[in-house]
Amino acid sequence: MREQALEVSGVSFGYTRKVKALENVTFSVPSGGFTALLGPNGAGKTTLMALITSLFAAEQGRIRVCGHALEAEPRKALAAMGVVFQRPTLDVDLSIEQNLRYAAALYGIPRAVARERMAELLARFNLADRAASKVRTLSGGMRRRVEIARALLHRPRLLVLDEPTVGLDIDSRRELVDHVHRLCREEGLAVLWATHLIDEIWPGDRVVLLHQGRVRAAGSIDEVVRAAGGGSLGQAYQQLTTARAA
Ligand SMILES: Nc1ncnc2c1ncn2[C@@H]1O[C@H](COP(=O)(O)OP(=O)(O)OP(=O)(O)O)[C@@H](O)[C@H]1O
Repeated sequence: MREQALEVSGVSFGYTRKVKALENVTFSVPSGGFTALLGPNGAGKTTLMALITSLFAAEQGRIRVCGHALEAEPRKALAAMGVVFQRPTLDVDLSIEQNLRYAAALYGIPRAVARERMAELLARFNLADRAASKVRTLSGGMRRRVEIARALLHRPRLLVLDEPTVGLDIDSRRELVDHVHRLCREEGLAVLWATHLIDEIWPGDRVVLLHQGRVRAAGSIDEVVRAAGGGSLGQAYQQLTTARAA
């Protein structure tokens, strides 16, 4: 069996006692694969991301990153993970290089190693010729690429991204989706990509379909479609997200 980069088992969480934002959520992200966390607004994607990245603690359940339990071995679990939050967190008055150098220092990466990795990542993300440019001068798509490069500086095996294409135009969105799929396929990175957009999911991806805080279906595209009774992934999404919570 393929090693799991992320295992979420029986996770529940509520902002208030009455309403659960997540209810008994279980799924896994295999190493080296692209997994889409698909769900409409309010499904619980951001809440789940906050639990996975340790911003909130789950009331119930267990989260393991590359075999390390988040609760028992938080440093090892977090070191194996790169994160891109929904809201951009770059300093727009610093250059790309300065933003990356700052993050590398926070990760405790020695300067010479950081220099090498930055050069590698800037080339990988087609940003090398803009390294000295202030983030303020970059397009939305470029800024997102800088954030992903920053999230990969410490060489994580799992990258989690919370709706990273929000606010991008169609071309930049397609380019970013393409870029991250290639990272998966060419470098064996495991990706968990939260979205509500079906067209960001490619053949061969895995899907976790979340609605009203519950996993409605999970697995390959075919498995998710079968769980909805057939048709396309779009039809399955429609079918499983209009059904009321049980
Ligand atoms: N800080 C909060 N306090 C109370 N309820 C919250 C809070 N944040 C989210 N919620 C509720 O929890 C549920 C899940 O929200 P969440 O933001 O995780 O969903 P989402 O799938 O990320 O949606 P979106 O696509 O809109 O970001 C929603 O019902 C939302 O109203």
